[in-house]
Amino acid sequence: MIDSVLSLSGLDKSFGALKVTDNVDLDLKPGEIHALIGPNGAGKSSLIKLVAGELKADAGSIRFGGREIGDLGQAARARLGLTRTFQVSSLVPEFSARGNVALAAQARRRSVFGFVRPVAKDSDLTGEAMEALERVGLADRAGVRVSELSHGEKRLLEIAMALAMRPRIFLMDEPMAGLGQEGSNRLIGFLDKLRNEAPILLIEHDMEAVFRLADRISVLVAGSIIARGNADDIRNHPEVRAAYLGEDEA
Ligand SMILES: Nc1ncnc2c1ncn2[C@@H]1O[C@H](COP(=O)(O)OP(=O)(O)OP(=O)(O)O)[C@@H](O)[C@H]1O
Repeated sequence: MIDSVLSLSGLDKSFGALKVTDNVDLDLKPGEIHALIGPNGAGKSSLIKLVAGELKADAGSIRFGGREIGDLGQAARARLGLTRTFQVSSLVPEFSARGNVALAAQARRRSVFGFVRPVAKDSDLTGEAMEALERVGLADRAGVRVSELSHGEKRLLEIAMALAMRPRIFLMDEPMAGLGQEGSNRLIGFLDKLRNEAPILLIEHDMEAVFRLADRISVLVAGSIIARGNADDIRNHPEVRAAYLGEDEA
């Protein structure tokens, strides 16, 4: 049996009377893409935030690399290689694409080595940034200010920043959003290879992408996992079809 890199069990989280995570068990194995799907407000983002340490669970366990991390803060989890893909809102608009990725690489070094040099004077950081930009197909946009990038390019930039953090798992919240057909296809091909570097917990509304990429799919409805399986299992699951895919039960 392959050991899981990440393993959640009995996880609970409420906001006041609203239970957004209800006794959730979920794991992520090496080389795997595990997709988390569910209707709006089901609690997908909250679950990712619980894993990244942005939110603290009310109960349950989060094990990462064989150790319990539920009591660790976000920075300590990042040091262990557990970070959420950056959000467009966390990009620095007046910096270039390259500058933003260099900041992510610098954040990783700070967490690993405890000290950093200024980004502009550190050619290693620039080199790392360029490598990450090349991998997502943004190298020719390296010098362009973030405020001048298209929405799709910003989404790819978030992925490049995640690569520069060299995490042990990727936590991705809707990476396909706003990419268009061609961009989505390219990103699907890229994520399919990326899983071999680090497994991916993927929240995604684009069902075609989910069905093409995911080894396993967990369906979250009102904070609870109602089904789990491969693409065929989920496509044919009556409760999922009714609750999520928006079909009436025949
Ligand atoms: N900090 C918070 N305080 C109170 N309620 C919150 C908070 N964060 C999220 N919620 C609520 O918790 C529920 C789950 O939200 P969450 O963002 O996790 O869902 P989601 O499945 O990611 O939805 P979407 O697909 O729309 O992004 C929603 O009803 C949301 O309004």
